[in-house]
Amino acid sequence: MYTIRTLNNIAKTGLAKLPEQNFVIDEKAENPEGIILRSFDMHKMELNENLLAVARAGAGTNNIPIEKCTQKGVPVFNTPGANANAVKELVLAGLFASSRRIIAGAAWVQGLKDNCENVEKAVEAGKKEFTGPEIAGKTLGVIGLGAIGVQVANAALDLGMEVIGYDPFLSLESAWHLSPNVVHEESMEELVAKADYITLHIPLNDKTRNTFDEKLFAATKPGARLLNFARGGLVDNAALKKAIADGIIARYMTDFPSEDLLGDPANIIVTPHLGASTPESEENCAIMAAQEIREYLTYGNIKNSVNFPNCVVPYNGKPRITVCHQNIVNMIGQLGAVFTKYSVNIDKLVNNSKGDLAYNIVVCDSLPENIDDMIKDLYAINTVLKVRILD
Ligand SMILES: NC(=O)c1ccc[n+]([C@@H]2O[C@H](COP(=O)([O-])OP(=O)(O)OC[C@H]3O[C@@H](n4cnc5c(N)ncnc54)[C@H](O)[C@@H]3O)[C@@H](O)[C@H]2O)c1
Ligand SMILES: O=C(O)CC[C@@H](O)C(=O)O
Repeated sequence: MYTIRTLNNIAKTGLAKLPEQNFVIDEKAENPEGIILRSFDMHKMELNENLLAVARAGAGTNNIPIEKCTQKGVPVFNTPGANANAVKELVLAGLFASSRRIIAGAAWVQGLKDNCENVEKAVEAGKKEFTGPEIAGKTLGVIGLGAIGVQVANAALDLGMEVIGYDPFLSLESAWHLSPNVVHEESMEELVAKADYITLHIPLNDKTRNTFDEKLFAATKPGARLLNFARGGLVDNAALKKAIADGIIARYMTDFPSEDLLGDPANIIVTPHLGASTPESEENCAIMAAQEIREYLTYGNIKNSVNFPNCVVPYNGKPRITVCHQNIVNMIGQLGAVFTKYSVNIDKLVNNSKGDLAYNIVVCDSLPENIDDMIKDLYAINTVLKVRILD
């Protein structure tokens, strides 16, 4: 039996993928084997002793202490692409809302209630304050062409925009889906110098924090509109405010409110982290996250982990031993010696690596009676981080 702790609201259709005979869902569990979460900040949490896996029902994993998890041999999963359509649709809404002053105009109209004699007349007189340009024919710069960026880029072409993109790590998957009409830029500076609208779709990490700083704003085409539905930390808010004051940024729209962004609705539009808040996306993410954690806890299979290599061996009824270790030479030799010592015949062995980490699924004909001693011997190899027996 595995206990799964949920740290946020996770769609029930997803949790239903964890069958009751093997899983207990408990949002208050103190020592769970698995954690499923959305945006909950795990950085301040101790990783509990029994923890085996963390699944993020969503894309961004900056709220999870990945390095700490890796050191403890705990894979962190996410759900690539599962909420991409939801975010794309909100970004398209953002393109229009940052251009045509829909939000400010609608709020102004509400303010006319009991406040003027003739609403129709007041509207016709006042609407000139809320004009805004069309997006057709304008240039959209997409920074980060992953699951979301690709969808945004392709949709913007369909809306009659010119689209330029920047992603030095473009994946094969993205290349397959990206329209050939998206023009590739060599640098962020070149992109921001040409774009009327800029949209950010990159992860937040140590390399991308404050991507939009004073220097990048200085290179930006005056009057540009900046959309940030990725993460607040990608933009230096002090530099942003200066760029707005200098006329470089005509409007900033973000899904990541912070105190310093409030109080200037004419220039800064803030939504309450709504990118993935659709029933469809919440279900997609929850289903994918639950399936990933179920596969790992039950069979040791890994798909869509941000810190572990993919490693999937279809279940064939035989017991398996999984070993996670540092990715250094002669590990297979050392592990093999332990298997030989306990006369364990290997039916199938898959060893995959990712960066500094390697992971093995060893399917065995049978397990030895003194399996506890074997586990001790495996842990005696000082580069082994985690051993699991799945019988
Ligand atoms: N507002 C929301 O609710 C919401 C929802 C989903 C995702 N997000 C955010 O959006 C981000 C992107 O999501 P995704 O699903 O497209 O992820 P993804 O992993 O599919 O795509 C990210 C892309 O960014 C690229 N990239 C990384 N560093 C870069 C850099 N320095 N310059 C240019 N490109 C770079 C990668 O190569 C990759 O193609 C997530 O990390 C998350 O923070 C927000
Ligand atoms: O879970 C959410 O509501 C937001 C998810 C989003 O920020 C993500 O990175 O996928």
